[in-house]
Amino acid sequence: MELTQKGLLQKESWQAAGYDLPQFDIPAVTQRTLEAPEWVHFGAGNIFRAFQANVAQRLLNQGIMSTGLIAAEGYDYEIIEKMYRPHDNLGILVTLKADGTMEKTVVGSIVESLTLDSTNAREYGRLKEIFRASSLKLASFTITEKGYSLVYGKGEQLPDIASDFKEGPAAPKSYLGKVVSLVYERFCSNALPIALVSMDNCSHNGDKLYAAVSAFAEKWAENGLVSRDFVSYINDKDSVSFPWTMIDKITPRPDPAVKAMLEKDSIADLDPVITTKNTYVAPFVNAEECQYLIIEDAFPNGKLPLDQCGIIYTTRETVDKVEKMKVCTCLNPLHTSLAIYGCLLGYTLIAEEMKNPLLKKMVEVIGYQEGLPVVVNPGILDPKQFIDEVVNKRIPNPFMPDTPQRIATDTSQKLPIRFGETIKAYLQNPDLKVESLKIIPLVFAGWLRYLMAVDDQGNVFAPSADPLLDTVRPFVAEFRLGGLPQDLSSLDSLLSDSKIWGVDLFEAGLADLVKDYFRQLCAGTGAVERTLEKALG
Ligand SMILES: NC(=O)c1ccc[n+]([C@@H]2O[C@H](COP(=O)([O-])OP(=O)(O)OC[C@H]3O[C@@H](n4cnc5c(N)ncnc54)[C@H](O)[C@@H]3O)[C@@H](O)[C@H]2O)c1
Ligand SMILES: O=P(O)(O)OC[C@@H](O)[C@@H](O)[C@H](O)[C@H](O)CO
Repeated sequence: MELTQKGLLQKESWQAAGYDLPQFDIPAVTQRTLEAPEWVHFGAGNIFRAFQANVAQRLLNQGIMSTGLIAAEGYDYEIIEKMYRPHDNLGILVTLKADGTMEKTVVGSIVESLTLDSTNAREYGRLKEIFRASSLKLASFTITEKGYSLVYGKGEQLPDIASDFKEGPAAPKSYLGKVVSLVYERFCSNALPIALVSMDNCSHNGDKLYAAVSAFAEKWAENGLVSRDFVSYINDKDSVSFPWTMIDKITPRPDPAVKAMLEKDSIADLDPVITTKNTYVAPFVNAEECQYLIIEDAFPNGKLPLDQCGIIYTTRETVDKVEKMKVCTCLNPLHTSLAIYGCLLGYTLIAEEMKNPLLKKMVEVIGYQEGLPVVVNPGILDPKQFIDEVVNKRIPNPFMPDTPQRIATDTSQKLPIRFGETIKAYLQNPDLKVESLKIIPLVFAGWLRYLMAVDDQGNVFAPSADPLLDTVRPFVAEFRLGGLPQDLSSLDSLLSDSKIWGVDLFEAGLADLVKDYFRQLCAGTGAVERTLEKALG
């Protein structure tokens, strides 16, 4: 069977092999979307295909929504060229449940895919047309945390951003410049309202997107490239809103075992691609069943009925609390801890790590003991139950092919939110002692040890991509396994960098403990295991 519109005509074969198919008229939905688009999404990666696209499909199946999704990709055009187009924008979603069963769904709700490339007149022109449409309600984003940054890790402005600030909205080169030029197109069309919705895992994600968009508007106005009215438009929440969101669904990279299983169903051309920009894509996505998407109810052009498919619209305050609960305490810190120590101990599966009593205890201590006392309780979800589900069901799910290497990507960008917020909360609470945090510092020390790119057996490994690798690896370059110098002051400027840890570790009183653990972790081969044993055994 072929994953194309033509291939789907063999409906009975797909159904006989156990696939749920789109139950709506794809050509009719495509036509309606062409004429009156409602939802465009930037960042055509795996989570989008596993989560948002399947939500849209379910709503289309039930006749609750009538238009489909438009995927726009502005960073890695290969995703569109090598995966979306050859498969007519169809994807297979494999839902891997903790009880070992799975659901296979052909997702057909993405009815158009476009590269966000200002040098491509046809595709950029179509995106402009979409942004001029009065029907457009939201543009959403899953472009990773670093996608919102205007600067390099070291703080200098990215060259494309600097050039776009100067040149204006006509032919921007940077991702954000291209997005803002589309918003400018909408402004020029009677200043139609829109919601710009970040769905990335970063705290106050709506504010991050707003900061980037408003920086462009300000600079363009300052340079006389647009009128001040554009700035007012961006700043008027009844015109352009930047809702905050919390998204949760563990979506590993496409897995070879899942591919093999789909091949047994006689589906052709399932080969994954690692693009030159390091995106792992395949005609299929694999993800867990559990999913949460909580969105601030701020949609100046009306909102889609996503709440009829389990998505929660609520207040900004509640989103903030749910997001903090998940990203700062109940899920992501546990993930990052497993990522760092998994890479050091040679694991390639998160679920396998959870069979190691020391690693299991590590995440339990970080979650229940160190995190829960300061967890933000959102009211709509119970933090203790949330951690229980993560620790007992989601991350140990043996059918989920999630890897520490995927989660270790961009760790430098994640540490401040995933751990720094907890440290800050301890520092601010007179009833708590920051010195009682023992395992979070062990994770920090583990990351320093990870940066040496040598595992616990002394084997060299390739660290996952991270924008700060070149900045932070030199700090550990001189160290070797088998004993560190007594004086570790060469680490001081790194340990005091609050952009990395969320706090200055010296001011927080945790730097010495981190150094002490780091020394233990470097004592020789097997020292990582021994340090964990000593701290947690
Ligand atoms: N995968 C998950 O389990 C999961 C769960 C919840 C939230 N998220 C959020 O979604 C994001 C994407 O996850 P994914 O699974 O789709 O990853 P992915 O690797 O499959 O896709 C990454 C997407 O981000 C784009 N991108 C990467 N670097 C960029 C940059 N510098 N500027 C602009 N765009 C860039 C890529 O082109 C691609 O569209 C995560 O970073 C996270 O914030 C992921
Ligand atoms: O997606 P990232 O890179 O921000 O973080 C890696 C994982 O921790 C993350 O993707 C989780 O799987 C996700 O947050 C679960 O909802």
